[in-house]
Amino acid sequence: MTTYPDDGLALHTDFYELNMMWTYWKQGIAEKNAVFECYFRDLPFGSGFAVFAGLEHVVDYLTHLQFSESDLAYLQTTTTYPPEFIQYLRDLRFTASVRSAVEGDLVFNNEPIFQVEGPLAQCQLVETAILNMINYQTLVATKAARIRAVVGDDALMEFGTRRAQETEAAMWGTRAAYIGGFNATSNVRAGKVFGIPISGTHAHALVQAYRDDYTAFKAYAEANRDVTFLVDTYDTLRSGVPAAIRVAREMGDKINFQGVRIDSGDMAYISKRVRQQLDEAGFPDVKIIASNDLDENTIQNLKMQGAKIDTWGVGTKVITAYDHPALGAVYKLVAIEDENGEMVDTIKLSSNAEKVSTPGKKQVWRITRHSNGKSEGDWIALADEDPRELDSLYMFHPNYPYINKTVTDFDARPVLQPIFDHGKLVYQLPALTDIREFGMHSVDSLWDEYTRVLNPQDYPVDLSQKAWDNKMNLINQIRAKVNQHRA
Ligand SMILES: Nc1ncnc2c1ncn2[C@@H]1O[C@H](COP(=O)(O)OP(=O)(O)OP(=O)(O)O)[C@@H](O)[C@H]1O
Ligand SMILES: O=P(O)(O)OC[C@H]1O[C@H](OP(=O)(O)OP(=O)(O)O)[C@H](O)[C@@H]1O
Ligand SMILES: O=C(O)c1cccnc1
Repeated sequence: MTTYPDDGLALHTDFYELNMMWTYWKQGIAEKNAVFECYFRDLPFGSGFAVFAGLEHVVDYLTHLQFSESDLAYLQTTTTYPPEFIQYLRDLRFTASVRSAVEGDLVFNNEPIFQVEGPLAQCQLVETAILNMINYQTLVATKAARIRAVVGDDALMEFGTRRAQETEAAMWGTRAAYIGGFNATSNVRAGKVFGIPISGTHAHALVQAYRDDYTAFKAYAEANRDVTFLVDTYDTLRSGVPAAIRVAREMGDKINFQGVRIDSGDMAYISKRVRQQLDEAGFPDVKIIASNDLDENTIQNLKMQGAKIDTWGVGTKVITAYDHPALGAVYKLVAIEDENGEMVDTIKLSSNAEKVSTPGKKQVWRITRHSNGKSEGDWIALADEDPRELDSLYMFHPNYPYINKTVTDFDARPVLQPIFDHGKLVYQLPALTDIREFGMHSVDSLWDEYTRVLNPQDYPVDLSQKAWDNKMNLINQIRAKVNQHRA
């Protein structure tokens, strides 16, 4: 690997984006106004909702977007771009506008969650990095929220760094897990950089180094005040827990005996026996921590079995989004300035109705019932529509219009918020604790049938009549054009 002192993220893009930029520039349409929207088609993990994350990294990327001299030198030697285009790239700064869901907010399939409007070439360049950041972080925040949903108020520790897809993923994944509802991380750098609380026990290596539980725990207790002992290295019930109790008694007030961790075996059975041993020894407040390939499914099952576990350590399955490793969010052109300087809507057709894009610049409105604050659904409308001006709202499923309802007693809140206005950051990034709080509170606005972990109901994501008519008109226009060509 060659390191460059001026390395940045401008080249963190797919080559085809640069080739399209070059084409737009050569043909004189690079500066035409365009609108791109990002959405995903399916909710991950069989979940009823997703938790949006990734915006802070995107904001940092767009704020610092600039081709460095080493980037340009690389392009000069590897491509056929002429010096004039290289100079255009040298001068390029992000001047587009962005509207986005905010981190921690709930987002659903087939609705815009991020929108970029501005010079066509710029909008094209940033596609890859934006999808990269939002896809991964939203996925991990969603997995974390599912785990939070099954643990209730129990403490949740994120242990995933060693299994993450490399260093950056460990960092941003840890942050996303915190947004989704984890309480702390074992990643010390994430603690430093993001201000996430850090926490940790010890590994089997410590016990192996001393070759027996008692000696290891004693050494650990002499060096640390707050202690949690890992009790399963040799035999949890016959050696680990008795050694922990012995050391705790010997050390008395010199330590704060916080917990024991179990990392293998039948955790329902073992945790109950460990609880009994600790209680009988006079340590009813000492917590039992469990780890070992846990996720919402194993945890829910352990709870059903009456496992006596107070704190959950989760690594691999949250940080790698193990059972659904890609969110699949896409970034599509929905409108572009034509030859006359007018904005025209664009569409991508498909034989699969769900894959036909919805043309036009849009806003997503979260509709809640005024009387109880509970969600009625999301209403995707064209950008110039405002449901707050309406007394009643007709909501219908875009692919199955016979599924419909009219709501009257409602509040409407725009999901897409202004982030950049012509390149200027107009959004104050919230503190991470506020994002987390907002996210956990957002889930409360959903009815239980949408939040349950197994087979939730489909949350309504509806189109306004105007957006629907616009889509149908464009489909008909394109069909007519295609038929004309064939004739
Ligand atoms: N009572 C239980 N019910 C359901 N799943 C459990 C229960 N106890 C443990 N598990 C889960 O079963 C999986 C396998 O557990 P197991 O103890 O075999 O792990 P292991 O890593 O093979 O253990 P060891 O470290 O002893 O080799 C883990 O994901 C663990 O979280
Ligand atoms: O199972 P996860 O959800 O991924 O949680 C992280 C795992 O990492 C550690 O194991 P590891 O075997 O790496 O090290 P150890 O020696 O501390 O057990 C820890 O004991 C957990 O089992
Ligand atoms: O602190 C822990 O117990 C821990 C940290 C990382 C991975 N597994 C466990």
